[in-house]
Amino acid sequence: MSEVVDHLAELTGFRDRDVMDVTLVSALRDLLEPLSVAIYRCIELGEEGCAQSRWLTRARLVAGEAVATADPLWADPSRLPPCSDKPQRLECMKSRGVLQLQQADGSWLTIFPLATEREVVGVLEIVSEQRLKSGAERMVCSVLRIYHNFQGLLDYSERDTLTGLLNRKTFDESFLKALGELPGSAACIEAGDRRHAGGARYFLGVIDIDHFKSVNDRFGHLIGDEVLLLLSRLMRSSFRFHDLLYRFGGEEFVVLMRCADEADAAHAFERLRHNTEHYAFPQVGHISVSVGFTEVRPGDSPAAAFERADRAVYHAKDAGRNQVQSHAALVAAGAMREQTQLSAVELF
Ligand SMILES: Nc1nc2c(ncn2[C@@H]2O[C@H](COP(=O)(O)OP(=O)(O)OP(=O)(O)O)[C@@H](O)[C@H]2O)c(=O)[nH]1
Repeated sequence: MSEVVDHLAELTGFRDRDVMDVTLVSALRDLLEPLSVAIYRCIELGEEGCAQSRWLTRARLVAGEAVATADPLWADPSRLPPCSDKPQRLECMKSRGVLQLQQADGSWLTIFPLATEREVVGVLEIVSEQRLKSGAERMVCSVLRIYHNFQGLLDYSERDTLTGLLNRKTFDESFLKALGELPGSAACIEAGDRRHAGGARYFLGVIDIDHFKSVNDRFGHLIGDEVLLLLSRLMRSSFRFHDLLYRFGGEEFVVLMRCADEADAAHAFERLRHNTEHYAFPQVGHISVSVGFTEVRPGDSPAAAFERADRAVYHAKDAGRNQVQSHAALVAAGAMREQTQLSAVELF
């Protein structure tokens, strides 16, 4: 019993979800000594209307191995195994119940659904030599309830209540984490550039709904809120699952994305612009967004990068709205000057 409590104390001691998932599989490995224990998350690729789903391994521990493995968050999603390969996991998610079956090699597979406040997002899978006893199954369910409640608390403090996107509070931390992955950063040099062989590049985009005031004025704030909610869904389906999506408040949204180059980033923002323009919003009809984006540079601050992207949004508004503008392209074309002065916010 005290062993379980110790593991729970450890599990709820982290705010980082990656660490929490690794801690959860480590705890269950220690408590049950199974052949393997793993957390798989079902992710929708969702790009360009393609509704294919894949399994992302969040954490997996095999008997005899000291360290858990996981897919990197920016893994190429097309290389992940399709969800249809594991119908039992899908069945467990659908039924929201525990599934237990014996495999061809005689081992036992027990699958538990993993849910957030909003939806079932994946499964916890335990492979054991013997069938998991009902007491052990109940213990795992209880641990998962605590894990679920704790994730709910994290969501509450990190997410915007209307759209479920990340809120502004968490932006600086993620931005600085991304900064640490840029080639040449202190963290990168310390890690001997091993994790960053591909040369990570990050782009920050600011998305602003055009003439949103008139949506509120004509249809009221409730319909206005619905537009914000639907736009957040369009964002989820337009960007990759590992891109970080924020609502900064009001009708201003931010995306922090990892991708290969400026052209890829421009393509992703253009996809959102296009999807928004062609979406029929109930009652309101068609709206558009203006987008500005910039590359995150070594030594950047969140405020400086945001300001560059925001200036590109203003340019998009001035140039007629419903368009994507790159800060770098605007500077190169002489349409905008590189801001070298620190803003007042950064100075104080
Ligand atoms: N419904 C709703 N409206 C909001 C919310 N937050 C801010 N707004 C409204 O968003 C509108 C923003 O309008 P402006 O910044 O003037 O810009 P705009 O009308 O979108 O025009 P442009 O950006 O120049 O295209 C204001 O009417 C705000 O009241 C919210 O949470 N819900």
